[in-house]
Amino acid sequence: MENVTFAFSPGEPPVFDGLSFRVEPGEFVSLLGPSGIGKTTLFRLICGLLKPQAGRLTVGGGAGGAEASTASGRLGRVGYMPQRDALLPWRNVLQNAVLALEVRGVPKREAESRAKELLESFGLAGAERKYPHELSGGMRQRVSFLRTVLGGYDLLLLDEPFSALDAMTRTQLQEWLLGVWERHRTTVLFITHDMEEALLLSDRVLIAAGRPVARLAELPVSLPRPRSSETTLSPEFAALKREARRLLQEGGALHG
Ligand SMILES: Nc1ncnc2c1ncn2[C@@H]1O[C@H](COP(=O)(O)OP(=O)(O)OP(=O)(O)O)[C@@H](O)[C@H]1O
Repeated sequence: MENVTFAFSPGEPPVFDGLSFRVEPGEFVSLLGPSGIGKTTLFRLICGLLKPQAGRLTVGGGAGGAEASTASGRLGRVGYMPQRDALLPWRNVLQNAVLALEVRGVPKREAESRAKELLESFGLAGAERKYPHELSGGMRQRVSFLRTVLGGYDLLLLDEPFSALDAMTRTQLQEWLLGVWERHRTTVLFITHDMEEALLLSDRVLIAAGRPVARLAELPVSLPRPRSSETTLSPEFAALKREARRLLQEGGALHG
């Protein structure tokens, strides 16, 4: 993203003012910021659902791929997993999981066989014929994530995927996501306002503060992988939390 400026309407103060940042292929980057700072707006810009008044957004261009800088070019390369799972209630787990492949014209049999290969590692073995209303919140989010992963996108945008879950399910899913991501190493941009979640999952945390957002403070997370919820108990983790708090405070996002 290069020098992106965006306001919802011409008379309003911008949400972003000349904002630039980059996510490398295979990186897990979190965007941390207080409510209302513009995290979801940023995702909508990346997907091409909103257009910036100035600047450039590009996806791809890494090894072997041409870059997509137009909104329609980006749309096919970016998988977006929203806060709420958006599963279709009349489709079972398998049918929901293959949706992105189906839209792309992948034959049903092939799409379903690709989904079935991943059901077990997504903790959904035996649930493929169940309907969304028969699933727990955590399972629904796993189906939604499976659908996003199966789309085969260059970049996954995960918008607070665990925010609607209770604390225990959330911890379980964070550990599970760490495991899945460490196997697949897909490029992820993850939105959260939970500092611990950002630090636990990411290679780098970008911190948004101030209005308009003109720059993102950057916090590299050099904790070794594989990580687990135990990682959050280490002194290194505590030091990173202090640093993240300091950066949020500096930007005026925290008081005191
Ligand atoms: N369609 C819209 N028209 C005008 N203003 C909007 C619109 N959507 C969002 N905003 C405003 O833009 C700002 C950023 O909103 P956004 O939803 O991106 O924040 P966020 O950081 O994702 O918040 P949260 O963490 O609460 O989801 C907010 O001040 C919001 O009120």
